[in-house]
Amino acid sequence: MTTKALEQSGLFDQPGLFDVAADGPQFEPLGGHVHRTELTDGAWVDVRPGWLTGSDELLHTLLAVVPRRAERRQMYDRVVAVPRLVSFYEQGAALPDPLLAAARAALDDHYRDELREPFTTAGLCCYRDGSDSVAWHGDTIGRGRTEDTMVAILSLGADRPLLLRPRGGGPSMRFAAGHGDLLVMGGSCQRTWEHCIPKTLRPTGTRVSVQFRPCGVR
Ligand SMILES: O=C(O)CCC(=O)C(=O)O
Ligand SMILES: [Fe+2]
Repeated sequence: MTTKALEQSGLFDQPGLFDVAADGPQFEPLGGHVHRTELTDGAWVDVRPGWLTGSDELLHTLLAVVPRRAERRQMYDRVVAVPRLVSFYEQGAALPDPLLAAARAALDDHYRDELREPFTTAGLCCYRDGSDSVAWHGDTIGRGRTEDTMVAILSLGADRPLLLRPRGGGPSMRFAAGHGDLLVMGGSCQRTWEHCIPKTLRPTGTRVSVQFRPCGVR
């Protein structure tokens, strides 16, 4: 979609976003700036607010260049329609913006010793407004079903909370996923906890989530 078409579609309509840095987009350091929350059963969540600054342009690029399709996804024993738009970049596929390669390199650098393998794939999800969402799930289509792993998420655009709850029930925890923020789910999180992006009735602009995962995790 061209920028003009985006403006006309309303997807470009992001009041409140003004993170256009004079010296261009920049990843702020991770070391010493990532806050870890230990969950139960060896699961954890890392949060680095404001990881990418000057990220308006990346949001617009992704909205413009990423081919998008409506998602159908295996949820437990059923394949269901998920109200959001997605695209997926397999290992080795060219990413739609060099900043995503830079993000992945920074994540590899920071998590190398703990993860012991690189982040290889990138998933993009576009939540057009508050009625787009993803229901409670773990990323258990691949190795996350049986192994500890990591899923790193760079959020762009509208603030939407990511909720986490223990698999099998329990109170949920709310994590902010705002423009330029990094959130990483790690350890056993995909198989012992579930996460979701709930719908909201609040007027909400478009959010794009970029998820980096190791090979075979989905
Ligand atoms: O939108 C997000 O940040 C979460 C996406 C997600 O959980 C998934 O695609 O598996
Ligand atoms: Fe997920």
